[in-house]
Amino acid sequence: MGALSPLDPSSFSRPELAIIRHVSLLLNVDFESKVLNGVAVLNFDVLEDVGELALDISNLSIESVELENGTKLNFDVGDTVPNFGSKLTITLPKQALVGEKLKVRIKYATSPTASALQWLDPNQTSGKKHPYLFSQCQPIHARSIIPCQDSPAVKFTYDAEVTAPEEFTVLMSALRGDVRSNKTSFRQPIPIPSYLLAIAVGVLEQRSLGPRSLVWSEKEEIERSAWEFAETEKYLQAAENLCGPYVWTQYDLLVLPPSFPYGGMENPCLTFVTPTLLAGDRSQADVIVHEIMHSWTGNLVTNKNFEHFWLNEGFTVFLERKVAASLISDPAEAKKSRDFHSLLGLQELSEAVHQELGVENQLTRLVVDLKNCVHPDDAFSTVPYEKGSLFLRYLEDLLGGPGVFDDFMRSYLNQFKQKSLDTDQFKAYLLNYFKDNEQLKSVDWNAWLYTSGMPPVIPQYDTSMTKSVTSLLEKISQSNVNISSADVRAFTPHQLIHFLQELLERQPLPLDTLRLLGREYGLETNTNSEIVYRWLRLCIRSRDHEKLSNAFDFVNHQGRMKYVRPIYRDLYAWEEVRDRAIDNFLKNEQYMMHVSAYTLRKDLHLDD
Ligand SMILES: CC/C=C\C/C=C\C[C@@H](O)/C=C/C=C/C=C\[C@@H](O)CCCC(=O)O
Ligand SMILES: [Zn+2]
Repeated sequence: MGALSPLDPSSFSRPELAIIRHVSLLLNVDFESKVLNGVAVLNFDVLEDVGELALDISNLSIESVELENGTKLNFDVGDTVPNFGSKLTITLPKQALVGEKLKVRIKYATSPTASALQWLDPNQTSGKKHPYLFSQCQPIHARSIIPCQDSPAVKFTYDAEVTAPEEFTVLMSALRGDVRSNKTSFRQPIPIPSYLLAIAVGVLEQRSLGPRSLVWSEKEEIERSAWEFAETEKYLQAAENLCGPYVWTQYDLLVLPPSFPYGGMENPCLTFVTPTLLAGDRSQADVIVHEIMHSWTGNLVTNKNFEHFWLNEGFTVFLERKVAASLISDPAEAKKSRDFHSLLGLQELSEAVHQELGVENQLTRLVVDLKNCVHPDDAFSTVPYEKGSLFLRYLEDLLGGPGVFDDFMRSYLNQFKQKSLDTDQFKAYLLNYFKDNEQLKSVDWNAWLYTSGMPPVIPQYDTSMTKSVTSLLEKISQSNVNISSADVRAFTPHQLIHFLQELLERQPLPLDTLRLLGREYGLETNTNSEIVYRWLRLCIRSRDHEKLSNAFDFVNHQGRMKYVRPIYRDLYAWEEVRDRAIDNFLKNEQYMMHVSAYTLRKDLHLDD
């Protein structure tokens, strides 16, 4: 894959020689040709004497490269490495010396198939009248919208001016400034990694959620969105109580069209979320708390490369559960709730390790190996989230409990804010912080960080909130039982989710039992996407032909990969319907974002 960065196996760039500190961006949004025309001025600090600069690009047409004074620079676009893009090598007129500052101006255009962008036709939007554009740069797709050092080891501030047709609103992962004659200006004064660059352009409305928050969406979703996320300020304050001040000034939410591939993406100042969160009961607020916590872990304290992704996600899940529990006033109930959500996470981890990846798979390690062209999108799973947060919970229990560990967390956040780090740096910091704590000697670091499979220790979680679910599971495993709606009347949506997730770990239910459950427990008519997706998987596993059209409708009407991928994998495993699943995918692939089509092709073995 050409000369790679010693800091990052997924980047061609060499930030240890000269590093980008600030980017000034001019973009023109051309919906007709599905292209962004751009000028990027990259401000480098030279760290070692260098004669050339190496950047990441993917599918960009580079028109010209010049210095600030107008001196034209020679450049070379290296061979394309599939899914990683190419190295853009820029030759400097003379050696730049350590300590110098360089400004390089690059004029370029994106491709209509840029992997970070989805250009939606009007019929793919709620309003059906106007096109829509949105981005998803994590993990390494920023290189398809801007030439950059596309590695989280590099952090830069940015300003931008974006031109778009008049009726459109432009949003970015930054503070929004003036809107004047079709141009919107932005500034992000806190250094961010390239994967947090984000843009969305659509005909949008806004509602206030609080003193520092707006929610944005198309007009059709705006009232439901404002209701669902009305408690955002409360979550922000609870997060600040644990982690310290929120430094990004504004915390807005953008509810995207249904093809958005993730539950949420923590773009600074503007979290992107899927409309599948609009459950109508605020039961998916944990996703918003999760994205808020990224304002500290991930966005301020960042993994150095994606081999250490657990430092972003494990910490974020760990903090998310603490903050969500802190919103419950009774401490005993708060602890029960935190442990209940940890048990739900453990269930998902077990499914990923035992059913999806396999216990020997190196991608089930906390620190994974992405060398030799392992694409981070192929490495993505719930493991860094759940094994990571479980490791932190283990350390918290071992080292003295929340009182002690919360102080450590704040100290860690303060030490590494605005920096990028790897697992060794985290370990060294923890070892030094707790150097007088004898318990630390018992941590088997190799087992936790570099061994595949389930975690070596599972914490003693409080099971109060899973007891009723366990009893119901026992009941329905017996023959001739009376299944009735009363069984689940007192269940919260998350207890129902826990119940369904447990069923997914077991042998498929006989079809008549399953159908009875569907009717009596209201699963047939439930609209909470976390419940619908598990219910449909159970139907597929019990080979219910009558539910196939519901399953296809569900995957065709929203693109959240957390739901779509397992359903397609289950359909693929059902030999009789495999071809129908593949046909359905091929018909709908054109409406999917790049990462969804890319990963589903692999799940359906279409590129083998
Ligand atoms: C060990 C894993 C190594 C590398 C993976 C790095 C990046 C993965 C890439 O595919 C991007 C992920 C972006 C995730 C964004 C949001 C998630 O938190 C959403 C989680 C699932 C959901 O709720 O829909
Ligand atoms: Zn996350």
